[in-house]
Amino acid sequence: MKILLVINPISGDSNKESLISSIKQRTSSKIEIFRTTGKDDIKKIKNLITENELERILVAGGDGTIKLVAEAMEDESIPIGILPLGSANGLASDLNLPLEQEAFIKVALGDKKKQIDAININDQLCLHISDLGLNAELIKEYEQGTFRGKFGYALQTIPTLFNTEGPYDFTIKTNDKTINRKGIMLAIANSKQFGTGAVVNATGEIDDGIFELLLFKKLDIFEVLKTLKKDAQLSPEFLEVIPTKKASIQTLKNVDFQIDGEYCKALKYVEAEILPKKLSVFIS
Ligand SMILES: Nc1ncnc2c1ncn2[C@@H]1O[C@H](COP(=O)(O)OP(=O)(O)OP(=O)(O)O)[C@@H](O)[C@H]1O
Repeated sequence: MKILLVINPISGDSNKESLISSIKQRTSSKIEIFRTTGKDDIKKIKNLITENELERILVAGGDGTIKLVAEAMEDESIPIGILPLGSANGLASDLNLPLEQEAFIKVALGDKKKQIDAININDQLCLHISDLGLNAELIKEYEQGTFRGKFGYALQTIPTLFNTEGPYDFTIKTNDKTINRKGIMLAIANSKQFGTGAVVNATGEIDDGIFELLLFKKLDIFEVLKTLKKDAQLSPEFLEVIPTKKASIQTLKNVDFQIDGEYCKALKYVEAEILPKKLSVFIS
């Protein structure tokens, strides 16, 4: 049995080559290394999964890289060891994984695993959190900007807040009802927090078979600051939480949209459905 190590060379700000020797020192298993190129990565990872008998896949990158691997796996369930080396590492924060290199390598090569849900959103896989509106606008600007990492992300915040196209009109259908709401952003959350660490869904669990729709009604700096705390109790005037297994969302005009920190093109209609226990990941 081999280990597949998938490295995203551009994620975050870090050089990941020193990882390889650290991992080799900690395991006697043979390691197959794949460096992503940004082109046909899913197909190439899929081939490596088919050609090799794998005990686990280690992923060095951010949420987007974990997603490439999850998509390449289809119905197989090879456990994933997360080496959180993206700019935000939302999934790793949600799983309380350590962010220090030796510590996260130890967890990724360990035995303790957890099965986590994912969400199918317009036939794309969401592992962590997706949204329509303000945060997606921010990610779009960041991806077009020249600065990477958290610094680049922070730099984009101020112009985006001033130029936002919101508020937006959302028609939200869940199993039992249809509601109309106005808001600056609507998140579809499998996790408790955004990649930046903002806790917006404190009672949400990543393995409970449901996801939460989070409707942010207005920009309120006091409430935003509260999200820095793990047990943040947010005001219902700021945030409405709708737990569900399935939903559709219709908007009046095109709204920017992102999944797991990756900008997708603006749209007016989204369908989301929980995929219970979709992935197996190593935890501490
Ligand atoms: N060699 C590469 N060159 C350009 N893009 C790449 C390369 N490898 C992977 N990618 C792209 O990187 C994205 C995934 O990045 P990921 O979310 O893991 O990191 P990140 O945290 O967003 O890091 P950063 O913000 O620095 O990009 C995917 O869109 C993938 O197609």
